[in-house]
Amino acid sequence: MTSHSRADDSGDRPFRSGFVSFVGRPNVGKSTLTNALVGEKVAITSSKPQTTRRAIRGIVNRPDAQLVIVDTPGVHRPRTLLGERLNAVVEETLASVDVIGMCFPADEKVGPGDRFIVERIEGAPRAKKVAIVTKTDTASRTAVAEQLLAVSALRDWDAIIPISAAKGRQLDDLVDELVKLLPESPQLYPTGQLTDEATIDRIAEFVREAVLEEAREELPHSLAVTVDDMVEREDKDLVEIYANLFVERDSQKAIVIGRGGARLKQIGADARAQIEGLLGRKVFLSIHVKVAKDWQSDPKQLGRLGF
Ligand SMILES: Nc1nc2c(ncn2[C@@H]2O[C@H](COP(=O)(O)OP(=O)(O)OP(=O)(O)O)[C@@H](O)[C@H]2O)c(=O)[nH]1
Repeated sequence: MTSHSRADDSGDRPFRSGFVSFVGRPNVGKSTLTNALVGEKVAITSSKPQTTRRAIRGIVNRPDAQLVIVDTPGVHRPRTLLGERLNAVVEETLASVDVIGMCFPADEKVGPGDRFIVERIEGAPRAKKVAIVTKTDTASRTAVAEQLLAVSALRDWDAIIPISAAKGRQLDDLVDELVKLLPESPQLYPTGQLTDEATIDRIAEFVREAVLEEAREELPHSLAVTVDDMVEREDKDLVEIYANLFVERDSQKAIVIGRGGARLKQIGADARAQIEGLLGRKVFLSIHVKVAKDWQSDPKQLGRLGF
């Protein structure tokens, strides 16, 4: 009856499922791409590099395929213990995925940072490797064509695709190419499940993102957020959320709180709006600012903060 070895458009294509991870230098658009494909905000984005700290999954469901996206932190040379742990996360992720999509922004020349990452992905021989030229809306057609050439000279890719996540260009083509490279397999997660990352982790990331939005210049990376409690109010349709925001120094605590608490109030309002969108209900959000000295280099504190 139906042949599962055929890969044409006759309607009896085999179902394919698998994992894909997007890698690339910081700021190349990995999180924005993940969000555009999944259609819901699952990874935080920021114009500052290296804000993505956790492997986050989003799921693209199609009639013929399920693509599970594992978003990795930027691959970089470690300077702190946190940096080393992030690189270990990247290595583990790459060894386990079916496809690696390496992103190159159309508006920046291929450089040593890219070659460093290409070497790293060669260390994951099982994964198929696709080059994605991102942000094509920021460059001329000629510049995009030149970038495609430069990228193709780096190695023998399984596919090379130009996209713009911001403008939604060629995203279907990208998914088509990725799906072709997945193994034949029934779906891995129930349909309708967009992400398996704990809701709590997502809430913590919304808070972190809101802090970065408000105090980007003053506190680049020395922040961590934990959500310690979520309480359903019985008398109203309301969820109470209690979060802790950790900074490294007293001066940073003062910056986050702001004059008369004004900044923290704004951070709370921004984060609450995002969380209400996620949960689809009213939220009371309490953010407690605490100082945890040098947490980025202290194994105990890193463990406590979930790294
Ligand atoms: N014009 C344009 N800008 C984009 C596009 N994709 C991403 N950006 C912008 O590029 C910046 C970085 O995007 P991210 O998605 O956070 O990049 P990332 O690779 O996940 O960054 P890290 O988390 O630091 O590794 C943000 O300011 C985005 O708005 C695109 O298709 N077009």
